[in-house]
Amino acid sequence: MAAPLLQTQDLSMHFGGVRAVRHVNFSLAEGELRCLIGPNGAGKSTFFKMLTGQLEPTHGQVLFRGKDISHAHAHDIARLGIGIKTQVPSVFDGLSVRENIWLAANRLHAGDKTRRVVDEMLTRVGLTEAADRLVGQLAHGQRQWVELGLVLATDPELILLDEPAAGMTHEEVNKTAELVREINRTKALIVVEHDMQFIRMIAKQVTVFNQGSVLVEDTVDNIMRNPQVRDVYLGKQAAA
Ligand SMILES: Nc1ncnc2c1ncn2[C@@H]1O[C@H](COP(=O)(O)OP(=O)(O)OP(=O)(O)O)[C@@H](O)[C@H]1O
Repeated sequence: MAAPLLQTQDLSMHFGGVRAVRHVNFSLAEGELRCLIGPNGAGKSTFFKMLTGQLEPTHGQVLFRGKDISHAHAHDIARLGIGIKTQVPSVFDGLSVRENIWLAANRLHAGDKTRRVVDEMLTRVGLTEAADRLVGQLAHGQRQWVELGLVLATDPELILLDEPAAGMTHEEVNKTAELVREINRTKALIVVEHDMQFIRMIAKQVTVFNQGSVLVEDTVDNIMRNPQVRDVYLGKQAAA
């Protein structure tokens, strides 16, 4: 069997007495799309931050293509091929869509190649017609797609998306699901999301976090039916 693209072994993060992530063994295959779900405070964001070098694990390892990156710096991890779109905006409102994507692409490419990559990203995220608009004037969904364009422009092998559908209209959610599926033709992704309709549109395998640990991993249909998952998460969502 091929070696996994990403693996964590006994990965843990403690903040003082808070055990945010506990002994997580996780594995993602090349080209896989995995969704992570779980209640607030389950440790999903902390897990992401250890994969990108924003947090150094208290214990355990993160292996990317077999290389231990647990203690690597965030910029080195980005260079190795892990990109992230967080919930914190990283776009410049006073610049156009094209200029924002150009800044990201220019970190990796130069001259004509940068221009070609920018045009390709604009097409990929469906913003060619909005290319010259200021990002500050765009609708919420379009801003999120610019953020996706920024991540894609750095050409990562693995893309982490933290709640990409949050705050979107139904139509924007549909378009984002389509975009994520398209991105998954060439890239592996891990997607943290609370919107179960969105999960249904994109997911094959789902990992459920609860209290810092992996509760269960299964297909989306089995996860929706799983009484334990309903108990700790889905039931509470329905009641909210
Ligand atoms: N920097 C920090 N210092 C102390 N505690 C933290 C810190 N970051 C996270 N925590 C705690 O770790 C636990 C896991 O939080 P985390 O944000 O990873 O959960 P989450 O699953 O991403 O939640 P949400 O769905 O609300 O984003 C929580 O109890 C949180 O309060």
